[in-house]
Amino acid sequence: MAQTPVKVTVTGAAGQIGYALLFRIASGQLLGADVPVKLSLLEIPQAVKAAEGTAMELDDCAFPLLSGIEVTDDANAAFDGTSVALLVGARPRTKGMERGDLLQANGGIFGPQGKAINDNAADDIRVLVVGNPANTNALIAQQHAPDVPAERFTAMTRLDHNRALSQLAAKLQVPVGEIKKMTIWGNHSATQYPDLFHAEVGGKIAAELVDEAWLRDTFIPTVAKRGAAIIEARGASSAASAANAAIDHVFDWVNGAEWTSAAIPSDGSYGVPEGLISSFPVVSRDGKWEIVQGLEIDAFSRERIDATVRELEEERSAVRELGLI
Ligand SMILES: NC(=O)c1ccc[n+]([C@@H]2O[C@H](COP(=O)([O-])OP(=O)(O)OC[C@H]3O[C@@H](n4cnc5c(N)ncnc54)[C@H](O)[C@@H]3O)[C@@H](O)[C@H]2O)c1
Ligand SMILES: O=C(O)C[C@H](O)C(=O)O
Repeated sequence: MAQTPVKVTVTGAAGQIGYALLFRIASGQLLGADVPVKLSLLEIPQAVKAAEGTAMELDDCAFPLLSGIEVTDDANAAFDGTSVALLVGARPRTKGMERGDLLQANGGIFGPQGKAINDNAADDIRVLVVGNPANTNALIAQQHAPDVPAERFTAMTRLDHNRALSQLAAKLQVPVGEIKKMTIWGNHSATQYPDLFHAEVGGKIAAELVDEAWLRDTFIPTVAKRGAAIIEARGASSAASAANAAIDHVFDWVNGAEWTSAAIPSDGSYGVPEGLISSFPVVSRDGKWEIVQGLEIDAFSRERIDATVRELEEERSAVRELGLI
């Protein structure tokens, strides 16, 4: 018997990430090449027409796995029965802004969407927040969804992870696939900490294969500030690479994965206060993210993990003050 289609909701469907994401979902890259999907596109009223245009194009691809598309500006309808929610819809930053500057502008979107997920989504709902500031927006959505298990709310640091892989591969002149155990810690922001002390290349610790000055003064800032560099170069924030990372995150979450990075609710591991949605080294087992345990954290890494976690705590305090949680 044919499998029942899985409903996937994408917010901000008429935006640039949406345009890079939807066709890949419909082609089977999000959940697997044998899993039929039903797409729900949520937009603000002014952008519904544009989203309908994207839906027409999706139709025109005649994807065998795409069993239906709905376009709506009603969050309750968009999340009704959904199993995967990709919360992309939010304003991107422009030149000169930090992602934290978007807290007030975008924070207001995620409470109501969290509530709509709580009230309407399927029991197996998984949420990935892409819209910035992603970690804290995920926290806001989660806090409005008390009936959904907290660990189903995650935020995207897979783009940072992929950027770190690519920068290191170029430095060492090795294929990306030879690098294992890369980790992004903390916030999807300029304070994030891409960690080479646990990453391995050909069985050797990556930090020992590069000089410390490159690691400290080139690698870490290049990865952490790559979003701003893309905005500077394109005049718009990253879209195709962000969509690609969202696909990687959800595919791995559903289908299992070895060591990667994802922002998930902290259980207190590595001194990250419980409940903050922070990036960790994770594996995916039986449809759940698990934090890799037992890593030695030296003083260099400790200082950087503490700094990015401090920023997450400050963002949480700021959204509390704004009454968003
Ligand atoms: N986490 C990451 O790694 C990462 C990477 C790239 C971009 N981003 C973020 O993703 C977000 C989207 O980026 P983009 O380039 O697609 O922006 P965009 O401006 O092209 O598209 C955003 C879309 O969201 C829609 N939208 C706004 N409010 C909405 C709401 N309440 N409900 C539904 N839709 C809504 C807008 O109408 C628009 O179509 C931005 O916040 C950006 O900073 C995150
Ligand atoms: O940097 C941004 O504002 C967009 C996105 O978060 C990115 O990392 O490319």
